[in-house]
Amino acid sequence: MNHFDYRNGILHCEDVPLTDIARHVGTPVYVYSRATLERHAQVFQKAVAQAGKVDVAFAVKANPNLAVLRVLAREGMGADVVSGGELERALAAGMAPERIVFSGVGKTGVELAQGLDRDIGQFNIESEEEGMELAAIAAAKGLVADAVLRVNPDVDAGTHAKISTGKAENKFGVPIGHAIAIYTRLAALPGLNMRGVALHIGSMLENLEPLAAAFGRIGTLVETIRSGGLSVSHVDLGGGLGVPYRPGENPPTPEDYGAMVARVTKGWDVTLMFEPGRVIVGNAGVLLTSVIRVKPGIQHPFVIVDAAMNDLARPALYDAYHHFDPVAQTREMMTANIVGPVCESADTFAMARECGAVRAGDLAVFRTAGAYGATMASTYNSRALVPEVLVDGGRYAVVADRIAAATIMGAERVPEWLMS
Ligand SMILES: Cc1ncc(COP(=O)(O)O)c(C=O)c1O
Ligand SMILES: N[C@@H](CCCC[NH3+])C(=O)O
Repeated sequence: MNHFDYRNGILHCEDVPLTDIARHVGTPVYVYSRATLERHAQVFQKAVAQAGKVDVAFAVKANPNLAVLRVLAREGMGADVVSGGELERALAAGMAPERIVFSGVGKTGVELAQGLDRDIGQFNIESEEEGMELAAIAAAKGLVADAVLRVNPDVDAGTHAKISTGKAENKFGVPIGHAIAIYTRLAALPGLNMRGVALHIGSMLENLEPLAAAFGRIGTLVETIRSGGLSVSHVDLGGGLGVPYRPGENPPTPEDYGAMVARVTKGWDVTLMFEPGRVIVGNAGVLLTSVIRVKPGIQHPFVIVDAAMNDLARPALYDAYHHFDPVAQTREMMTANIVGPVCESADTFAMARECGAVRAGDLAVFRTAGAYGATMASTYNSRALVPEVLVDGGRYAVVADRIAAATIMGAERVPEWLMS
C-alpha cells in the first residue's frame, strides 16, 4: 500500500493533494505520511519479533521531528539517540526514558551526566575511556549505569564508504579482538552494569550477508565473554536495513531481515535490541518542490527547482538517487539535469534523468526523503530552513515551521567596535 499515489491525475499524500500543501505552506517542504510511519513501525517490530525477546529503538538521527517521534512512540518504539539534543527530543515526544539507548562515538561528560540524570535505559559505550568516564560520573552520583560495549566487527557492509561503520578503519566501537579485555575491565567498575554488546556496521545495506557475518562474530564473542564468568543479557544489533530508492529496486524486506536474525541468534538467550532508522521513515516522506524555470543546456535542459542541497543533502554528499516525479501526472517524458539554485555544482539532484516532463511553475517531488532529509538541512546561501508537514488521512499539520533567512540573521550580531 503506497500512501503517496496519484488520484485524478494529482499526486496525493494519503487523502491530501500535494497541490493543497504547496498552496498553503509553500515550497520546498517535506511531507510525511502518518499511515506509512505507523505501518513501517508495525511491520518492523513484527518482523524482528520472530527472533524472540526484542526491543526496538528508532534511530532518531534519521528523522528527529517531534511529531514523527510522537507517532513512533505511540507505536511502541523506543529511541536510539546520539546527542543530548536528541535525548531531549525523544523525551519531549513521550518516549519512556527506560526505552532510550544512548549511542555515539563522542558523548561528552555533560551528555553522559545528562543521560544518567534522565535515567535512560542503556548507554552504548564506544571505548574503554568512555566507559571509565561514565563509571566515574555514575559512581559520583551514587548510580549504576546499564551499559553495553559497542564492538567493531571489521566487516565490510558493502555500502557507500561515507556511511559504512563496521570496518576496522572506521571510528566506531572497539576492535573485536580487544573486546573481551575491555569488557572485563569495565565490568569490574562499580558505576557500571555491563550487560552486553552492540554493533552497527553501516547504513543502507542492500545485502543481508555482511550483517549475518557480523552477527555471527558477535555470537562467538558472547560465548567467550560468558565462558569468562561474565554475564550477557542484551545484544544490540543496530540498524542499517536499506530501502528501495529506485523503482523496481528490491532490498531485503524487514521479514527477510527478521528471519535471518532469528536464524543467526538462535540459542543466544538475550534480549535483542534494534536501532532502525531509514527503513522506518525513508519511504514515509517526500520533498515537495516547485520548478523555478527550465533552462536549455548543451546536452539536456536544466530543470531548476526551488529545493536545493541545503534542503536535501544526500545527492550532493553520497551521489544518492531520489526519484523525481511531477505532482500533475503526465505521459510526456523528458531527459533533464535536475538542479537546485545553490551556487555549487554539487547542488545537483540528478544528471540526464528521464522523468515526467515539467515546466516553470510546476510542482514535483523527490521521493524517499523521509530519512536523513530535513534533519541534515542547513541554511547555506542564506536560504530559509525547510519546513515539515505531517499528513493524517484528509488532514495535515505543519510540524516544523519554515525559518526565514531574516530570522536566522536576527540571531547574529555585529559588535559595536565594528560599527564606526
Ligand atoms: C549506531 C547507529 N544505530 C542506528 C543507525 C540507523 O541506521 P539506519 O538508518 O541505516 O537504520 C545508525 C546510522 O547508521 C547508527 O550509527
Ligand atoms: N546520512 C546518511 C546515513 C547516515 C547514517 C548514520 N549512522 C544517509 O543519508 O544516507
